[in-house]
Amino acid sequence: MVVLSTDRLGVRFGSRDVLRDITLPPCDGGKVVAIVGPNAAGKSTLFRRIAALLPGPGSFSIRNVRDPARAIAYMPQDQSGSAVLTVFEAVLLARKQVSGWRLRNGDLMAVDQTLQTLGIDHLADEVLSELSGGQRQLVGLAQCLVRDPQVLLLDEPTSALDMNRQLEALSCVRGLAREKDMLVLIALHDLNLALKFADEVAILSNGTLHAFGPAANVLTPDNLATSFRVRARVESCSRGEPHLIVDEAI
Ligand SMILES: Nc1ncnc2c1ncn2[C@@H]1O[C@H](COP(=O)(O)OP(=O)(O)OP(=O)(O)O)[C@@H](O)[C@H]1O
Repeated sequence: MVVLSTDRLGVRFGSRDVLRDITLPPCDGGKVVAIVGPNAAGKSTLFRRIAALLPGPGSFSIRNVRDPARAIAYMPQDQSGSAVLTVFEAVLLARKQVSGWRLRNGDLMAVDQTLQTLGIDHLADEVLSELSGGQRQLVGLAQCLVRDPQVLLLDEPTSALDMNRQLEALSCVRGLAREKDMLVLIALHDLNLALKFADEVAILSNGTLHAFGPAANVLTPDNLATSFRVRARVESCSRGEPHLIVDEAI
């Protein structure tokens, strides 16, 4: 099973340490880890560091990798793009970028299946530039999933989705994580989605790791006050599920 470890990971822009000493406990395949934190806490920077798009101090390792070229898939926050490609072509291109340029039947089937899994197969022949923001976001997710990665880095993948599609997309990602032993790191601003879908939660604050652990242990009133500057509480709803209620900004 894939295992991601980080050791005092950091990123420096100019003279500024934007990310410092991020040492996460080893994260195993099959799990969903939510990375949460206020604006500018360093969530996207952490993802770009793990995706090897940024240099910096510290190190990370991924154990039990099948194929280094396709071990990690990273979905950035910004899904804007002006490529004149259909949805099918864009997802196929994403797959071919990591699996060699010779087209195989399995590639076409994988694209079809990914679009179906995310409920966007009806968009296959649409041109990317004519999609809505939410549709574009689902295509971005499809471009990651079709690569069959062992570690999936999703930077706010549901921010443009309606409530139904948020739940559908996150259920799908969690199901694939379990089925394929894939590790998913997912930046989320909606902490109720983190409570619902994440096995563990990491709170980043000012570029450092403020807390890590099961959601119930980490999303405490104290941590939420210190990191997010809100007065909030987790209550059990009428279905017995934990629900975060934010009372006020402080
Ligand atoms: N290329 C860059 N050059 C200089 N500073 C940068 C660069 N990219 C990001 N930063 C800074 O790094 C800090 C962390 O940014 P980052 O995008 O990682 O935050 P975030 O937690 O993802 O925020 P948000 O929730 O708003 O998306 C910010 O202060 C930002 O200004």
